[in-house]
Amino acid sequence: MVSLVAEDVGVTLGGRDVVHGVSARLEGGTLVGVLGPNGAGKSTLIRALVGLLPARGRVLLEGEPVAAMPRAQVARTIAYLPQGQTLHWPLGVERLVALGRLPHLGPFSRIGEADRAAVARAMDRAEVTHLADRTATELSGGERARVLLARALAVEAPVLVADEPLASLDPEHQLHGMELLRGEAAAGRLVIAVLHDLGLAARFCDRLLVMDGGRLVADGPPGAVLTPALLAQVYRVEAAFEGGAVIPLRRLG
Ligand SMILES: Nc1ncnc2c1ncn2[C@@H]1O[C@H](COP(=O)(O)OP(=O)(O)OP(=O)(O)O)[C@@H](O)[C@H]1O
Repeated sequence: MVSLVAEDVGVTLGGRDVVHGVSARLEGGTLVGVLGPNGAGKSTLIRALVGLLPARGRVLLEGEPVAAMPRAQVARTIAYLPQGQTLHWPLGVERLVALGRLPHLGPFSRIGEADRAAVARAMDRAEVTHLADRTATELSGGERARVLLARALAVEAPVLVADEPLASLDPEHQLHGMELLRGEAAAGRLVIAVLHDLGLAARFCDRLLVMDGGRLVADGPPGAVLTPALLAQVYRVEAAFEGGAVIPLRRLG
């Protein structure tokens, strides 16, 4: 099983320490939710984990420092879906999803049968096959989010890191998105998703990492992590816990 290990990871941006001393060992076959309030350092942490930001400490992918790996090798091993990506080029949807195959192509090689099959599988799983002939810049926010998820799935990497993959999805597609991420983990992949929906995180994730003020303040299974005390401390909310759902009720001053 693939492994991604953070050892005392810290990140400084614009002269500010925005992630401090994060250590965690993450393994394939797991859906890991990264939670925390706005500005807690979630995106910064996962960008450091995928080797896109210089970080203190070490990040080991399959036991090797990610910072020293050739970028193409990292791109084949970790599919990364950034937060709220904007699209500038009027690419067709199918071509956009096919960009997910780039890490597998040599400098002069063209997309082949196996790549086309991976693109079709990804579009099917993300339920965007019907959008194949549309122009990506003309999609709705939710449609675009699903197409970008399909692009990440098309990489067929052992690690999938998605920053707020549910943002702008309707309730049905949020559930579908979580089922899809669960399915990826069930197939042996390591899936790391930044999430704001506590209820979906509680229901679908195997493990939750909670960031607050740049620190990892909780790490464990949802039932152990999402307690009234943690929600009060980290999110400053009082919540109801009903049948596996977590419903924020009121702000705590
Ligand atoms: N380039 C930068 N220079 C300086 N500070 C930055 C930079 N990028 C992010 N930050 C700060 O780092 C902190 C963490 O940001 P980050 O985007 O990781 O938070 P987040 O937990 O993902 O938040 P959100 O839920 O709002 O997406 C924030 O205070 C942010 O303002």
